[in-house]
Amino acid sequence: MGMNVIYYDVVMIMALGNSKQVDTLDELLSKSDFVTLHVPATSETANLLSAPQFAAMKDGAYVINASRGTVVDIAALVQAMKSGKIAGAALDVYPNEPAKNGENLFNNDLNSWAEELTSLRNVILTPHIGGSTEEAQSSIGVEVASSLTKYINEGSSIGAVNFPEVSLRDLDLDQENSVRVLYIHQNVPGVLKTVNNILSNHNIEKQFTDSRGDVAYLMADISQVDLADIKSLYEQLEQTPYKIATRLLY
Ligand SMILES: NC(=O)c1ccc[n+]([C@@H]2O[C@H](COP(=O)([O-])OP(=O)(O)OC[C@H]3O[C@@H](n4cnc5c(N)ncnc54)[C@H](O)[C@@H]3O)[C@@H](O)[C@H]2O)c1
Ligand SMILES: O=C(O)CC[C@@H](O)C(=O)O
Repeated sequence: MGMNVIYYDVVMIMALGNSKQVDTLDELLSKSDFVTLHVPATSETANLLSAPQFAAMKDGAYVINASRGTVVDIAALVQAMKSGKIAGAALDVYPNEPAKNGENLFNNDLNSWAEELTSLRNVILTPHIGGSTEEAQSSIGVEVASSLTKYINEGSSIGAVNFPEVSLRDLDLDQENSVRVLYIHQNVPGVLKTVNNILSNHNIEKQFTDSRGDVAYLMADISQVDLADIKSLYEQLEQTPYKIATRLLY
């Protein structure tokens, strides 16, 4: 399209083509004619673009958001478009989206600024269809299937949005007498002491634990485990008062 592409991310991302990463969001905003958003909905990205960011953008710049509805403060965007600071916007996602098809569901009861937004002449609004391309659906299918396979075969929960994200480097099932312990438990004090006491007759090669709200997830690779010990290990973990689910991979 003949554009120069710059991008900002909280982590260093390898550049594609001749695009360039910039150090700050402000730098990106001050240099861009079109600003597009590709971040998840988190507490850090809520209203990532709001009145101060629109003020920091070039006069007559455009905003495109097909990521998540909470990332743009749409009331502030409406004001920035009315003043002419922002020349136009294309939005695919909204803080509250209609739960079904039908007329007049996108109204002020759903989002207080809905009628003001839809009355503007310089917006393109689409109903959360950004992912409805063959390529995106294919990638989503591969990503979901790989995530589930990794969880089932290795215990890795990386990418989960409602569960602690835990992973350990590859499981070496060729190594004899090794077991991977996967233990989902209540997020309360004293669990690691109890679990490590159960594991302590073996060699703990590596271990990782994380929590999300009330739930925590521990992964540990232990070696020097006789096959005959596995049932007892499983039963001891299952009998702990904090247990939600236990799996042993071997
Ligand atoms: N409209 C749709 O139909 C549709 C379809 C697919 C995906 N999405 C959404 O689009 C968004 C992006 O998707 P993706 O596949 O590119 O995600 P991704 O996980 O590949 O990339 C997200 C990037 O955002 C970065 N990031 C996180 N917090 C940040 C912050 N505070 N500031 C700057 N960068 C930050 C991450 O480091 C990561 O590189 C997601 O929210 C996704 O759910 C929408
Ligand atoms: O459309 C889909 O199937 C995937 C969902 C995607 O649009 C998203 O918003 O994350």
